Amino acid sequence: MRTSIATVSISGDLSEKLTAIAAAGFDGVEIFENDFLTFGASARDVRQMAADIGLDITLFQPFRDFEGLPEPLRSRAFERAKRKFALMNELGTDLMLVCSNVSPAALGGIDRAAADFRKLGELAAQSGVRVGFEALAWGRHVNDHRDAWEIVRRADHRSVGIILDSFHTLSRKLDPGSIRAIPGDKIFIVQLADAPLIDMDLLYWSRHFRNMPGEGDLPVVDFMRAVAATGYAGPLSLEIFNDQFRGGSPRAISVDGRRSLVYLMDQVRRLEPDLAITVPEMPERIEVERVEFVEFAADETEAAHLVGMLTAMGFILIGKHRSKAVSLYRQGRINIVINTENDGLAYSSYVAHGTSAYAIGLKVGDALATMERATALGASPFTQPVGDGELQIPAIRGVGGGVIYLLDDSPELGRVWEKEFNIDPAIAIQGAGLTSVDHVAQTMNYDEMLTWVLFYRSIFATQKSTLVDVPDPSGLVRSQVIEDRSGNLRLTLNGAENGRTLAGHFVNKTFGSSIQHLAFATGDIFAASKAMQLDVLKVSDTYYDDIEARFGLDADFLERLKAGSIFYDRDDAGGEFFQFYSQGFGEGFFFEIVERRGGYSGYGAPNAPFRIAAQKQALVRGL
Ligand SMILES: O=C(O)c1ccc(O)c(O)c1
Ligand SMILES: [Mg+2]
Repeated sequence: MRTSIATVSISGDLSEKLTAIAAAGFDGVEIFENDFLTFGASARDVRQMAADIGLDITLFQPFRDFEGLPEPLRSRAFERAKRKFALMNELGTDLMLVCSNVSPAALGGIDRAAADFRKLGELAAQSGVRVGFEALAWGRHVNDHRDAWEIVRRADHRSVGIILDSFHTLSRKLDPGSIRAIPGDKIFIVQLADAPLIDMDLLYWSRHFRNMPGEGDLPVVDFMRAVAATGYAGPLSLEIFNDQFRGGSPRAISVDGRRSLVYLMDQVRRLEPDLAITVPEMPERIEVERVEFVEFAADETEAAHLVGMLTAMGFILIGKHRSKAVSLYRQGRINIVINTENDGLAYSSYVAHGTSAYAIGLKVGDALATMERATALGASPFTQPVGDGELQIPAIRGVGGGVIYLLDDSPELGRVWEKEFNIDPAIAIQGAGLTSVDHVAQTMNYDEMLTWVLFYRSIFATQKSTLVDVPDPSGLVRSQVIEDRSGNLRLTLNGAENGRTLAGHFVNKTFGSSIQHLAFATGDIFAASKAMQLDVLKVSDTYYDDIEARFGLDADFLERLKAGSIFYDRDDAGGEFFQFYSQGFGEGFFFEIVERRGGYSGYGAPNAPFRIAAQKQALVRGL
């Protein structure tokens, strides 16, 4: 698999872009003409810059408004092309992208366009270069790859081929299966992009909302299966016009890009086992059995506060680490680890972010296989020195520099608690009926959300749901659920766009992204509420009036909800959801207790604005 990315996909000047692209492991780069022109260096210098860091220039683009023009525009277009071919010779690339004409002057007609391309092929051949024709989804006469292919076929010139771009095909819901009819050697390059499903003008959607394959909603896998079936063996090139990416970190976006291509081709290889697809072998996406633990880094004082909250929720200290200042609290299948070491990642995480849930432990079928998949997808392994009798638990870096530990039932990892902790077998946990971690909510800057969507989706067998807008009094927060089919792993990613929202405040004050809340499941919310001594978030009477009106609740039931400050939601199938919250801790961390009944699979989104408003009021009052 040879990979490439268009310079337009990331931010920086041309030199910064090339450096980031090479560092992320791409083999090549598409030079967007504008990036070249505005950089100001000569074509020869750019050629040298790319060569010095091992990048091929796979494509020069775009050449606009060419086919089907009347004279004198037609002759002008050929003159323009000749100039660009000379430039390409200097740049050291042999392929130019010609995108379909959008000019009102264009005349249309397949044979007219084919004749233009045959002549362009002649000129290209004289300069030792090739041209590829791409149908823009909004092209005036040519806006479908099948028409572009017919033109290329009729042009019948070895220097003229087609360029396929997943966005143009999939945004118009064209059947990607039609690509299978194109001979692979006539496909000169393949451009890949995904996008969120938004109903809007095609050009605007394309220029601002594209994202990496796997980050959006388009069937890019089907598209790529069809391309692979043609025998196409050229580079897979990302071309992502995205406002956030243009302003983001070129390195981080490039790394996401590489990951997206590896993940894409891993999926294609599994679906098309007979095709020769060179992507690293790796285990399938990993099924998670449960969130086995969550680990907090804290100092002694804040740990005491945290322990107070845990105790109020019915957690019990069941063991101390054999050699470290680390305690284990448990209830049901929930393990909470509190780390007050003055050393290691927990400590540096505490110093950088304050008290935070910096690590989670996931129970999987095979921790080493998970490591293999994660690292094949470019995740960073995490290790730190371990003491005598301690286990080196396989781990990768996650959101905000936090850690995801991986546990399984292997002889060592399966006994991690007993091995590392002095656990008092006599302790009986009565608890308040909490059974497991329902979900983990991670808060981040909005710009980071796609990175983590791709990270989780590519490594673990999870799906993303549609993005939900959650209104905070100070701005919108975008919430994205990542979950597996069985509900064993549920993550909510919350993206803050400004520092005044509750989520934004948390990100700013804790210096980066991390877990902002943990939700624990119970089978009986009313019993849990009674059994706990937790200081809960108070809910306003207007909320209860509203849900009474919405759902027609009986007075008795409503009183019980009120008594526990419990939020309520119901889905169309009659599934029910109950949730209540702790008061905030530190800069806005909190716990949530939930009960799901009758297959309710949401997260109480209609309640979120009420919850946020109450939390903000509590924050202002200094509670
Ligand atoms: O938006 C455009 O104009 C444009 C240009 C070149 C491309 O390859 C493309 O897919 C879109
Ligand atoms: Mg394109």
